[in-house]
This record gives sequence, structure tokens and C-alpha cells, in this order.
Amino acid sequence: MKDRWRGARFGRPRHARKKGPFQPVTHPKPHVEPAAPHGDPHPLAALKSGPLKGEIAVPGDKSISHRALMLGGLATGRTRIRGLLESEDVINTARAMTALGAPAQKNGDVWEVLGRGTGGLRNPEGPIDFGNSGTGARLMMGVIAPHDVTVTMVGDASLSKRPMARVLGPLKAMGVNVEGEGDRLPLTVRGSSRLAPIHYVLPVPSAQVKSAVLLAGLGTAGETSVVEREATRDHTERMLRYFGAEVATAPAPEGTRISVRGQSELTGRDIAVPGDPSSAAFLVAAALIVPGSEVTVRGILVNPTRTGLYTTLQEMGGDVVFLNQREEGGEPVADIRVRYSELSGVTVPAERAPSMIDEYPMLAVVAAFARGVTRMEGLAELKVKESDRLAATVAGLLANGVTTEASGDTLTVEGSGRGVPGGGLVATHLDHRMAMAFLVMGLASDAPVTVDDTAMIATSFPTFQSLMEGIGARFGEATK
Ligand SMILES: O=C(O)C1=C[C@@H](OP(=O)(O)O)[C@@H](O)[C@H](O)C1
Ligand SMILES: C=C(OP(=O)(O)O)C(=O)O
Repeated sequence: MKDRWRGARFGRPRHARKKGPFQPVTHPKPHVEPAAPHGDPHPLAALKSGPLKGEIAVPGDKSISHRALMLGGLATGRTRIRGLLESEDVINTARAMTALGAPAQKNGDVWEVLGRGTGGLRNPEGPIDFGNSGTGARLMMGVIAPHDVTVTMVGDASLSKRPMARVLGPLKAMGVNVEGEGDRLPLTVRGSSRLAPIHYVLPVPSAQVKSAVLLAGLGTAGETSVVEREATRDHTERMLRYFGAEVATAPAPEGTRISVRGQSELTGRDIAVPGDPSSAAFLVAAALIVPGSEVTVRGILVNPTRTGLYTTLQEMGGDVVFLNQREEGGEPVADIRVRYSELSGVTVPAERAPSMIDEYPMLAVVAAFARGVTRMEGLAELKVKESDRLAATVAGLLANGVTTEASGDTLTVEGSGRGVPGGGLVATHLDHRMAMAFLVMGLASDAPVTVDDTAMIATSFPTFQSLMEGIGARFGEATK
């Protein structure tokens, strides 16, 4: 039974879902098509490029986009979202909220969510597909939890391998019921309007787990709190407050305690989503390693819980500066200007990992162009992303002639300071960030770098290739 469900997709196949950013939701019948994970792979090669130049913007932040759709659906009244990231992961969340009774759709260039009020969601007509998205699936477990609804959640082959116990553990302790084999999707989550609040100390530094518990607490009578030892991205807390919820943050013996007062009413709001620093990272990294480059990426979220990569690049000697710093929609925003730089290896401390957790594949590639060893510590969480990013990064670097090693939770990369041979074929394992990081490598390496599949890039950064080409990046047919 389990195998038959693995990677199952519902509704239209991937190639037929590309007509526009939003399709009206047609509830699929609870009939399972045999797994057809992501269609044919799309390999691509990145070629050595001339100086990258330009001033550009990248699409909206993925984390904030998911949360805006979810909180909009839980609020009373209409929420209008500008700059929503129209990527597959986020569109799946829009479809999920629609299936749960809070329709999300695009009018002109604004996304509107018709909120149902805290506790107002209804049973979907069929299973809900979260595609490749850990954030979509895990946060939605928290959204569903305090509702009297039953939801079967499915995902693609990558998401169906990712651990869900980290979220389901605390939710079960509150009274949520879960059916399925083990802790992997597909799972059926049965929420309840009579959950008990909990006080939960996070065993892993994860904003997804923190957020799921806070979202469950939002619909639960009493106060629910989470304690985190290391600061993880705080968009849920910020946005909950913006929508009118009572959220308090205070020091605790084990770290920081974040608590939410349950059953407070949220009110629909207008939200402007800033540019995604995790997407901007690819442009910034490319400009740093391609000689002669100068690029400015406008309007990027620079919340300190997200900027660990930028701090690290500056420590390596990178000419990376935040210009025109301002606050937009309760989040700090800046234009990031980057110029080609000669870089040196550094040690990146484990405490910094949560603030750059999605950026390690890109940093490892940049480190290959630096002089000396870069040591990245505390990377256990990389093993449970869309792929095992620790293993996949090592394999990709080795395939391109870079000396590297993973030992326990530490990754070391030896930069010769004399360039990178390239010429390798990189396996991306249904992981968008692996594909983008190694395409960036090919723009500066001696021989082209080929990635085996670019299709997953659409999960977070659908305009990656065209934006890169717009500043001068060259791509070509796969050579492997
Ligand atoms: O909360 C979020 O929006 C995210 C949290 C991180 O995951 P973890 O919570 O598993 O660290 C990150 O990797 C993911 O891309 C987005
Ligand atoms: C880990 C990521 O996302 P998610 O967990 O939402 O799949 C990512 O975007 O790098």
C-alpha cells in the first residue's frame, strides 16, 4: 500500500498544470493514479560567462508567501497579498487553503484570500497534494490541527521521504489524531476543536516545527508555547502579530520562549511580500565568483534570522553591502549590491546554521572558488531537506574536481584559489537548490557544469534561468 502511494500525484499531471500561476481548484476524486513523479527530467549545462551586470528584483519570499496564504485563510475578512511567490510550492498552499474552504485567487496582480476566521476551515473533498514542499505540508498540519476536519496529505517522491514526526509529535500531544504508515506522507490528519495547549521545547532548530505548534495553539483555548535554543526564522510570530494575534517572546532557561494566546481573532490584512534572500543568494554568489561582475538585487528581505549567508560572504572578503535599508510590512528590507571579490575560506559556526540553512549548497560552491579551507559546522538538518543536501553537495563538488569531505555534521571544502575545473554531471535528487547552486558553479568553472534536472527549480524560483540570463549568465545544452 505504502509503495503505491509514494510519489502519487493527484489531479492534472505536472505538464498539464502549467497554464498559469493559478487554476481554479478542482477537487480530485480520492482515486490514486500510479506515481508519475515529475515528468521527464530537464538537464541543463551552465557555461563560463562574462561579467554579470545589472540591477534586478527576485520573486517574493517563499516562507512569507506560505504564511500569508495560511493566516489569510484563518483571518476574518479579506487578505490581499502583493508580490506573492508564484512557485509550485506556494501555489500548492493556495490550492490547499482553497480546498479547506478559504479560497485564494489572483485578481490583477494581487492575490486575495477569503478568510474563514479562526476555527472556520472545512473538510476538503479529496486528498491534498503538497508537491515538493516541506513548509507547505508541515505548517498546514498546524493549521488543520485545531479544526474538526480530516485531511489526507500527499506529496511527491521527495516530500514522501521527509520526516513528519517532528511536527506530529507535539500535535499528537495536543490531541491530534494521525493515520498512516510511520511518519511519512501520505498521512491522514484528524484535527479537533478541543485540543489541549502545550509547552514544547523544540528538539531540532526548525521554524517549520515552531510554526506548526504555534498555528495549532492559535485555535486552541489557553496559551501554547514553544521554546527554541537557537533562533530560527520568525516570520510566523511577526505575521501572527500583524494579523492581531497575541504573541509574546521572552527569555527562558533553555533559550527563547514564544507563546500564543489561543482563539484570538485574526483580521484580514494587506501584505507586501519582500524579495526572497534564499533566491537572491544565487545571483549574489554568481556575481562574487564571475570576474568583473557587479549586480544589485533590489528589495530583499534582510531579517537577521535569514541573513547568515550574507554575513559569511562578507567574512570571506566578499564585497556585499546592504543599501537603502528600510522596513516594509513589518520586515526589514534592503537592496543588496555585490561585486566580484577574491575570497578566503572561513569557519562557519553551528549557531549560524538556522539563519542560512537553505544556503549551504550555494556557500559550498562559493567556497570552492575561495583560497583555503571553508569549514561549515552543525549541518545535521541538511540531511532531511528535499534531498540529503550534505551528501549531494559533496558528490557534486567531487564530480567537478573540488576537494571536499563531510564528516559527521561538518562539511569542509578546499578552495585552491585558482578556479574550479568543472566538467561534471550533478545529480539533483528532486532538489531545486542543488540544481541552482551547481548551475551557478558552471558560470565560473573552466568546463561547463551539467545538472541532471532543472524541473524542480520551479518549486521556489521559476524565473531563475531568465533572470540569470538577463544579467549575462550563459546556459546551453547538457553535455553529459
Ligand atoms: O519555515 C520555513 O518557511 C522554512 C524553514 C526551514 O526548514 P526547517 O524548519 O525544517 O529548518 C527551511 O529549510 C525551509 O526552506 C523554509
Ligand atoms: C528546504 C526547503 O523547503 P521546504 O522545506 O519547504 O521543502 C528549501 O526551500 O530549501
